[in-house]
Amino acid sequence: MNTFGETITLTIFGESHGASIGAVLDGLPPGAALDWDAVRAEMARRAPGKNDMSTARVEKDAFEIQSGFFQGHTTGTPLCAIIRNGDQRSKDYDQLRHVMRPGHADYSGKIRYHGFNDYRGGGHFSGRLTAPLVFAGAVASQILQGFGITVGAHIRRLSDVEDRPFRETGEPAATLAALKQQTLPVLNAGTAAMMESRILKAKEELNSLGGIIECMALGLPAGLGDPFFDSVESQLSHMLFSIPAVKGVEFGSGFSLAGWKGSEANDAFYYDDDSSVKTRTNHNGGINGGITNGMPVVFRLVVKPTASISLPQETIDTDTEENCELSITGRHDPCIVQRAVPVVEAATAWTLLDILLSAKGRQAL
Ligand SMILES: Cc1cc2nc3c(=O)[nH]c(=O)nc-3n(C[C@H](O)[C@H](O)[C@H](O)COP(=O)(O)O)c2cc1C
Ligand SMILES: C=C(O[C@@H]1CC(C(=O)O)=C[C@@H](OP(=O)(O)O)[C@H]1O)C(=O)O
Repeated sequence: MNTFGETITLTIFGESHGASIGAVLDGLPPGAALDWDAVRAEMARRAPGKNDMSTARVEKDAFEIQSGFFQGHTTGTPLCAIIRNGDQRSKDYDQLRHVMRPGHADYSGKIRYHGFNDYRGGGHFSGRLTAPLVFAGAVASQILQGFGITVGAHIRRLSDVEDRPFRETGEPAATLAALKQQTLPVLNAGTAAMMESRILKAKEELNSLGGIIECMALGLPAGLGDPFFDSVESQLSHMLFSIPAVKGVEFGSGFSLAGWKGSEANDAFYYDDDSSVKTRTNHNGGINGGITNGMPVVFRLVVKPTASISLPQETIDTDTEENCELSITGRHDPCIVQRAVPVVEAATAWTLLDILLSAKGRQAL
């Protein structure tokens, strides 16, 4: 459904071509002094229409606080923000009421909501619904910073162009901050231009591209997570698979562990100079038994190529119940990956704050 979380809950509402979209954040600690300019900066990283690699729909993604913030601090009651939609072009979707886009949620959504779903702009399934998610994540990350926890992500792969993995970086905290300044956040600066040219070429060919985002959370204490069912991997995956276009998640060395031996996959423990417990490698992504072990939490996720492409595709017309061909006109992201980076960070920050605050509420006597 549309509410996520345990100690803090996030409710997301709206449709891409409706009046507004927004979020209700409940259970936040009272007294948090939020920096709204920092939240605006995060929203701007995700906003559509900023360059040739993005959809041509232009939205400011300006948020209006409705409740839950008073005299410079959170009140602890629901913090509600709305984001008005401004650049809808619903005529692009006239045909898509009955001609189903392959790869999008037109058909499955029509069945699930018995034909009453708002199909304009993908309605509630639109990537636009990730704007309120970024709002929530930006709030959460400010609270996490107070606990010394930071989250950052980069494009690990875009189509066939690969960036360096996080495990090769020396100064992770500085690296995470620097990534947030980049349109195509990468660790190896040389790869950004190649990625850009791949996206622009795919766009010219009326096609789209996908890729892999790698995300890291630093500063998490050991001991967070609630097995059996609320392991840290489970909670993060639940949230990450809610992001439209995400089709796979792996933690640590993930699927490549299949080909390794135990001696290669185990992360050897040691006491560091300051007596803190560390592991020599981090193939388990900072999580053992569903519980954080104090190492960085690291995972990757795959973002599929954008469904709405202009090349002719085979599909169905649900009005005539006949097979037909569809060439989509309209404004679409030729690649979602770079726009999804701040979304992944936000989704991670929100989930980790919930996990952290839940643990605090369960401390032993
Ligand atoms: C930031 C963002 C932007 C997106 N932009 C588009 C787009 O322009 N066109 C499109 O067809 N899908 C876009 N999507 C993906 C669709 O919303 C998604 O593929 C669709 O809802 C079906 O869900 P699924 O891919 O998870 O199965 C975007 C997703 C995100 C996160
Ligand atoms: C508006 C955004 O992206 C939209 C995501 C999207 C989709 O199907 O997910 C389809 C397009 O919608 P429209 O046809 O209304 O332009 C994108 O522009 C956004 O991300 O804010």
